[in-house]
Amino acid sequence: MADAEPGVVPAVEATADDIATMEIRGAATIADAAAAALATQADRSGAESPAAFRRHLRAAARTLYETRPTAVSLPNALRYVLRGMDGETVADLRASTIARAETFRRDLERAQETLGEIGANRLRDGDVVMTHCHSTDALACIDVALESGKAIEAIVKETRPRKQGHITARQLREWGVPVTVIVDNAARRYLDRVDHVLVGADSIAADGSVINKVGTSGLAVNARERGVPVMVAAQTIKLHPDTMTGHTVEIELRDEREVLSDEERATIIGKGDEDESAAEDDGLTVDNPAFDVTPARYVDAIVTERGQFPPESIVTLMRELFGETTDEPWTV
Ligand SMILES: O=P(O)(O)OC[C@H]1O[C@H](OP(=O)(O)O)[C@H](O)[C@@H]1O
Repeated sequence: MADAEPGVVPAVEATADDIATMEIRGAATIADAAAAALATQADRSGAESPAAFRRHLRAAARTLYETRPTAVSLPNALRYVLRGMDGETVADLRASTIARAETFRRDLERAQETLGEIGANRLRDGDVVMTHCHSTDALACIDVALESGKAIEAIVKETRPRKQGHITARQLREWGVPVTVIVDNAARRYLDRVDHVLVGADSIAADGSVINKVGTSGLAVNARERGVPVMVAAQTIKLHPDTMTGHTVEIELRDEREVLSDEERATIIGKGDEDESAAEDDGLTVDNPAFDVTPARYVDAIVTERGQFPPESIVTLMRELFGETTDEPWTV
């Protein structure tokens, strides 16, 4: 983690650490935590002038922003809250920022509920869904379907390396859904039994491509080959405004030890991990991209709180919601 920025309260640093280490994870949950952290910064700020207050809020936003690069819900949340920071006095700035963060968090929750109602319409009684990773937006669709009396079964991909599929399986079992957990490599074999692939998104690009947990693109290609529709549940906070002006979405590369422990690495290269020469270049590289890009042509529908969209038309909604401005969150 980078050095603390002046004026940033410890609670914001702690939230940033939790996001970076994935104690707090999932694009919507990260956005919610970031907005809450900005409210805490506003509440506890020791700034004595409006200029210092604004400076410290922006520094807090930068600290949160620098944690993980792929889920656009994070900068979108920061930008939204900072745009509401308004007033001539520290007291007014504090109140307006806190109120804006509260509005954001409430809207986020409502958006997920609405999205769930829309997504549930795609699910029929008796359907089997295949999930990848853990997405609260995707689960919201199943939740509403269950509430309306539909029976749903789930085939849950484990999702290496961090196995967020376990979180999905736990939630679904809590709701009484019959769950079959499979290793990621088994997905194609099980697609014959599946009515929908249902995943979330960390970012949606202007061309309708979906940036989600690594493995989503292979799953979508296989699903297309098997004729299984792919449904992406993503609130509009996942729409990536920079992609309207040609920017690409940065794919996070995480620590290689999520894939290979030091002991496993030592076993592969045939050295004890206490061996000093193990620190030298041993010719073994481990890559650990956290996300991949699924082209729009493999996605059947993007379900948002504003309705269901064919991926190719998502840019229309993006323009309506974001205009063409794509500044860094703290330059607003
Ligand atoms: O916003 P919700 O739908 O909860 O999650 C969206 C996405 O965030 C997660 O990323 P990570 O586990 O934080 O790397 C997954 O890729 C998931 O599909």
